[in-house]
Amino acid sequence: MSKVPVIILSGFLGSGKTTLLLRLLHEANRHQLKPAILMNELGQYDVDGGTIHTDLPGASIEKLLDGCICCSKKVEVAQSVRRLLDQQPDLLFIELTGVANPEEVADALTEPYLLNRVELKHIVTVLDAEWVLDYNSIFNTDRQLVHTLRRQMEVADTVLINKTDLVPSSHLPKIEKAVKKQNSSAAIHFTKHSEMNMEGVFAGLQPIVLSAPVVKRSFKVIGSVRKQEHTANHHHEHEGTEKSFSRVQTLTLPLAENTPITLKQVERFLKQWGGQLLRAKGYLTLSNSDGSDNRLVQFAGSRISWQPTEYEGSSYLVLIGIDLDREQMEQEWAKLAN
Ligand SMILES: Nc1nc2c(ncn2[C@@H]2O[C@H](COP(=O)(O)OP(=O)(O)OP(=O)(O)O)[C@@H](O)[C@H]2O)c(=O)[nH]1
Repeated sequence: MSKVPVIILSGFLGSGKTTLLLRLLHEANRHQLKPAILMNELGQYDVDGGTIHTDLPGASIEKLLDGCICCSKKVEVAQSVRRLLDQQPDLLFIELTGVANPEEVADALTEPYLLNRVELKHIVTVLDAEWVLDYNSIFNTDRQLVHTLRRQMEVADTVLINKTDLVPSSHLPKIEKAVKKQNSSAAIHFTKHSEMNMEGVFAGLQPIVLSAPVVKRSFKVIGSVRKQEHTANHHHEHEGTEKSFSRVQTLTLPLAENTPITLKQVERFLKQWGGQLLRAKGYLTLSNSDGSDNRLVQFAGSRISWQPTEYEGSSYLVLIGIDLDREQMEQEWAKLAN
C-alpha cells in the first residue's frame, strides 16, 4: 500500500500557519487530492477548526485541543493519525501549536502501526517577519522556548518569512541571513498572508490508488479530543527528552450570551497586558449601533484584526501567553462583561 505523505506546519504563535493551511487545502483541492488534517491547539476551544470549517466545509479533521504534541499527546497524535488514515486521504497536514517542536511529531509518526502507512514529506516553518529576530531577547528567560523556536527553523525544509508587509524591505535580508545561519538548506520564501508558489510542496504528490474501492470524499469532523485547560505553569518534565514548551499557558474567557460588549472594549482589554500576552483568538458577538454581529478576533504580534464569521456558538476569547496573570485577567474580563 502506498504511504500517505505528511506535511507538518510549524511556526510560532500567530505567524501564519492556519493561513498557510487554508491555502494548502485549496491547492490540494485543485490537485484533486483528498486531504486529512490534524490540528493541535493550545486552548480549550477550537478556533482554527472553526475557520477551516467555514472555509472548507467538512474536510476530515482531527483536533487535539489544549495540549502540546510532546508528552502524553504523542499517543493521542498517533491514534488521531490512525483514525485519519482510515478515511483514506491522499495526504495529511499536521498543524502544530506555535510552541511545539516538529521533531516530536515526526517521532509520533514512527509508532509501529504508523511507520508503514505514512511518509513525512515536508516540514514547513512559518516565521513572523515582524518579530522573529526579537525572540531571543523577548524570551531570554525561557531557554526552552528559545530552543524550540530555533528547532522549528532548523528542522524545516521550507521556511516562509511571512508578514513581509509589516516590515521595511531593508529588514528582510537580515532575517534571511539569520534563517540561513540556522538552516542553510531550506527553501526560503518571503510571503504575505502565507501566499507562495506551492509547486515545490506538491511536487510528486498524486492521488493514492487504493486496492479497495475509493470511499466517497468524507466531509465531516471525525473526532475531537478535549482536555482540561492548563491551570498552572505547564512544565514538561521528560526524562531524557526535550521539553516542547515551558511557561506558555492558555486562559479561556467565556462571555455569557447577550452580554453587550464593543470592539473598543475588547481591544482595550487585549492591549493592557504587555509582553505576557502572546496571542489571543476568539469568537465574540459584538454590540454596535445596528444591533449585534459575530466576529472572529485575532491578536498576534500585538496587532488586532477582526473578521466577520458565521460562527453562532457561545462567545469566548482564548488568551495564550507567558506567566499569565490569570486572576487579574479574569477579573478585568468580568468587569468588562458586567
Ligand atoms: N499583516 C499580515 N497579517 C497576517 C499575515 N499572515 C497572517 N496574518 C494574520 O495574522 C493572524 C494570525 O494568523 P494565523 O494564520 O491564524 O496564525 P497561526 O500561526 O495559525 O496562529 P496560531 O494557531 O495561534 O499559532 C491572523 O489575523 C492573520 O490574518 C501577513 O502576511 N500579514
